[in-house]
Amino acid sequence: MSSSPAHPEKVRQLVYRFIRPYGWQALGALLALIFTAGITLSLGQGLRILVDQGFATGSPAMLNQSLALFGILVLGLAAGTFSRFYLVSWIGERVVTDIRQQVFNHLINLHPAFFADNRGLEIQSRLTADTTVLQSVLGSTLSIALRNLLMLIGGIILLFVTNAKLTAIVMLAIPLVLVPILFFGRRVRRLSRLSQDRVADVGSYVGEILGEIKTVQAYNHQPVDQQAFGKVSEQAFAVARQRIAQRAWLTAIVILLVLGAIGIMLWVGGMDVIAGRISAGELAAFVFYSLIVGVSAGALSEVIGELQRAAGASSRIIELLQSPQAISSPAQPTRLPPRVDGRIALQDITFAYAGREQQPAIVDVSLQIEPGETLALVGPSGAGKSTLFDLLLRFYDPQHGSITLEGIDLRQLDLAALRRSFALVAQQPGLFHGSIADNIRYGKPEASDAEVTAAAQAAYADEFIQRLPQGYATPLGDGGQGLSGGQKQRLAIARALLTDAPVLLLDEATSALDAQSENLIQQALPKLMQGRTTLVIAHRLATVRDADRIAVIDQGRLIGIGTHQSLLQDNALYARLAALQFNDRDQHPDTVETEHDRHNR
Ligand SMILES: Nc1ncnc2c1ncn2[C@@H]1O[C@H](COP(=O)(O)OP(=O)(O)OP(=O)(O)O)[C@@H](O)[C@H]1O
Repeated sequence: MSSSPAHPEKVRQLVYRFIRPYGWQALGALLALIFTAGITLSLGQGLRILVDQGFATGSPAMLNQSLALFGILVLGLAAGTFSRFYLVSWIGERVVTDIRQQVFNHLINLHPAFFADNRGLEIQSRLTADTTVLQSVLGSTLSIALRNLLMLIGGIILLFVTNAKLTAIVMLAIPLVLVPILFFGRRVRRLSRLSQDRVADVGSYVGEILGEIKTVQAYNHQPVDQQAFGKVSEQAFAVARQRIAQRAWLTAIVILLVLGAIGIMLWVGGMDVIAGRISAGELAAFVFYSLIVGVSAGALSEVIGELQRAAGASSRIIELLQSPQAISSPAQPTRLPPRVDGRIALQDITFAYAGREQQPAIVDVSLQIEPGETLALVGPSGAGKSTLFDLLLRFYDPQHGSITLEGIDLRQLDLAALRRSFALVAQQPGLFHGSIADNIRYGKPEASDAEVTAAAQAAYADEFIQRLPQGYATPLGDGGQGLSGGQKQRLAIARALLTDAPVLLLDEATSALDAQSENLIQQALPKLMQGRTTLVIAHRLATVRDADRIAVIDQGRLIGIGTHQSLLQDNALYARLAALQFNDRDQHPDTVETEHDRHNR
């Protein structure tokens, strides 16, 4: 993704789009802001009256009256400040929560290729770190900025009212102040964006290392990682340092200019009081206002840097929100028949991954799969078998040709309806943090406990689950940590059984499961395949032999289709694969005593 700062117009659109639903709260916050600014500014008039009439006339009654008025104003100020703070912070938190949710909703539906181009962990940082920046800005900085802006404008107006001549001096200083704000502000924004990028680098680095901590430690890779991490975080620091240096300059210059102007003005005003041209109360009020103007200008210059930082963060969020959906449901989807039998046809499919256009992963594949049929896909590693599954689930669209389900092109179907027709058992079981029962229920959250247990029993998983200390409630770590490879596979099968989809996509695990688990899985499969159309990427002879037909894939091409016997005879690649790849022990599955057998004995 590019590092160009966001167009301010886009940032404004983003803020507007998300604040609009909370118009009443925003109006309330604005009124509270105006109210409190009004009171603060009127304190200056109170001060003038107090000095000129209370002190100057020496009347205690007048002093009492003035103080009573002051008390009321202060009470109003407290109440107004409460509402302002509460409402503005509320809007900030609310809007950021909405933005997070929308970004997440958008991301979770994006086509998988998007995540191949953009690092998942980097995106994660945008969702957390960037929205946190926005949160602090919208929740407090924006309120500070608005309050100070109002005070600045109100203060200047009252300065004019109090004494126009002195105010002219303040006005002269304003363009002087604006120049550095504009100059440094732009730099701060660019650096903020860079800084957030670097912070994201740090986040993704840690995420990746922690995800593979065993590999890191097994290869004693820690010193290398420590050094590399040091480099990444030092880069983040270097950019942050540049950013704060710019902000420090900005703040210092503005304070110097503003307070300098106030100093000059005080001198001129002092001369006027000495000469009797204005009253002491007037000068007191004037000083009060000029301090307000000075302090607000200083505060503004400081928070403008912060606002620029938010603009940097927003630009990264906007990019995410605007990343186009390459795969989505059509506007008018064709409905699938009420009963999907799993009739699938691939017609002249050619597909290449982005950036590998010269080497298509699937070339000219045509294939008919009949309802209820079990079709095994075999072929060497990298032949394109998993890619075929991805095309069926419409994670990608082929560049050429069409795939139909029940005679309807996949691109015409509602995505959710299409994917409901498939149950996927991937090579990596794809489990999540949560209980075992949650993981089995994944595709059918409303399933009853009895259904979960039945699915687990059919997948030969019930027995090991029952033996765990907390049974079905046993919590699993990230990615299903806490189970063996074979146990994870059986959970994945139970999950697929429970969703009860008409088409089963099964990618057999190639990892060396021990003979027992493999056998249990082998026993669970027929139940899974029963009455469904099944496509199985087969690595075991038993699966291959049980299949109705076998499709041999090599370098993305379909080079043979038939039964085990026929292919053994007339497909050289298949004969070679059969000799090499399919494990011998698969030929005698019945000789291995399974966990289940032992239990039943
Ligand atoms: N996300 C991707 N981006 C680019 N190329 C990819 C991607 N995924 C797979 N490929 C390439 O596409 C080809 C087919 O891969 P695929 O995963 O479908 O093979 P496979 O037959 O399932 O292999 P295996 O049996 O080893 O899992 C390979 O050459 C692979 O390098």
